[in-house]
Amino acid sequence: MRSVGENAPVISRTVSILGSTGSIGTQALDVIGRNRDRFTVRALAAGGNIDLLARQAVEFEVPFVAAAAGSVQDLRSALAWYAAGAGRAAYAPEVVVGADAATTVAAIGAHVVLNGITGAIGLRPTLAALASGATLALANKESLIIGGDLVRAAARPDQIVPVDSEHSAIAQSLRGGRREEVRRLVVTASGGPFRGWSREQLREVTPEQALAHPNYAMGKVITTNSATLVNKGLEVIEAHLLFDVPFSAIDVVVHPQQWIHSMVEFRDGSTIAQMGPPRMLVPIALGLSWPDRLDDIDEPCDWSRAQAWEFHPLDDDAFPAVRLARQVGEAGGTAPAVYNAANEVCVEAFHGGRISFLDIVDTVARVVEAHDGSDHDSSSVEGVLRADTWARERATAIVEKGNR
Ligand SMILES: NC(=O)C1=CN([C@@H]2O[C@H](COP(=O)(O)OP(=O)(O)OC[C@H]3O[C@@H](n4cnc5c(N)ncnc54)[C@H](OP(=O)(O)O)[C@@H]3O)[C@@H](O)[C@H]2O)C=CC1
Ligand SMILES: CC(=O)[C@@H](O)[C@H](O)COP(=O)(O)O
Ligand SMILES: [Mn+2]
Repeated sequence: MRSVGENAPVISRTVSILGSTGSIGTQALDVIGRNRDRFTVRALAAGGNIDLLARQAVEFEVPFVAAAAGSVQDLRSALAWYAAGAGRAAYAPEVVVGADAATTVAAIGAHVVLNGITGAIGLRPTLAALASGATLALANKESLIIGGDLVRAAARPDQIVPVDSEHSAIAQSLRGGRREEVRRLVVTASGGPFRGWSREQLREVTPEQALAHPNYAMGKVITTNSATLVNKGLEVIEAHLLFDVPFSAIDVVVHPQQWIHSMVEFRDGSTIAQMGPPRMLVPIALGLSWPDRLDDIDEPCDWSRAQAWEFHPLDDDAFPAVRLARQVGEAGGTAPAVYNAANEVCVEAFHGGRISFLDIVDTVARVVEAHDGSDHDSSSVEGVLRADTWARERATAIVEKGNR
């Protein structure tokens, strides 16, 4: 047994990062950059930010580089430019460009694949990573939520390590007891920038206001989802799928400071909470190194400073997204995929000035209501993606009609 403070011997892992240019991806590279003896980057995949992708690839001398948009020529010349600048002119990685590029590199094999892509497009990369046998460090919650049983069936036990902060907290807290001793999961929520607002006040919300998350700097979609509480709805479904706990035993509590990342209540009345600063470094690092912890990833709590942490019940009337998510989660099948796809369309429409803030969840609810689960098949990727497409078309039609 190792003594207190003594870390595991260094065993280097290969890591592929999907969505390397985003909030999760850049923080993952920060963690890896500080732990170069523990990790080697095998592949990077991004969307259209070729410039940053090339810089990252040169910095970490990555052998496989993938982009969803742009051209092979653009990516190669960006790589050559940064390689020359870094005095590594001989660096010539394999390059993949196209809509399926992330799926291709997810399949090439690595100890860990971190999926930090946003949205339902993460589904095929998630399945490819699982099929490759890699540990899947999962930030892209959407792929699990829409894939549901399909993704669960593709994963061997413990192959998915949650990176989402709440689920990482639950996974860490679960180390404090046996599965059969668990009574409830308690997922914390910031409440978003509009915590305490009435529906009336929410009518005039602007995209700029919705992007002002109280604690985290994240991508546009998840930040908007935090403001509508759709993110918390998705996270309730995610918790159900990851930890196999019924929806009736998953609570949400608003904790604006977000130092408690989530909790597990046990049968004897004891609750274990995981806490730390509201930042993603620890969940990301754990995703890469699970079950081991790395040294000095973030600051610990400072108990010498006076501080107050608050807890409030969720206001389901002003923010009906969690209630709706529970409904689609209970329905199962393709209902969660429909909820997510309609939301992705509405978030885009809100930022494009085509619908109001309240229209986002109202439209998602209308699409969910119109969905007939028997028309769609959740047992294949194609079936899930057909439901996703159906929901996008339906949501788009509602948006175009002015939400009448
Ligand atoms: N950010 C956070 O703190 C947290 C995020 N999450 C989850 O993690 C995921 C990522 O979120 P976040 O990092 O904030 O999002 P960002 O918008 O910051 O980043 C998204 C990333 O996905 C890339 N991307 C987009 N399309 C493709 C594609 N077709 N193929 C490959 N890559 C693509 C983008 O590339 P490019 O920029 O080059 O176009 C970018 O690197 C989401 O599912 C989110 O819910 C969960 C908890 C916390
Ligand atoms: C950091 C993280 O995991 C995000 O999902 C974050 O928790 C958003 O918080 P809220 O959705 O509670 O605002
Ligand atoms: Mn989260």
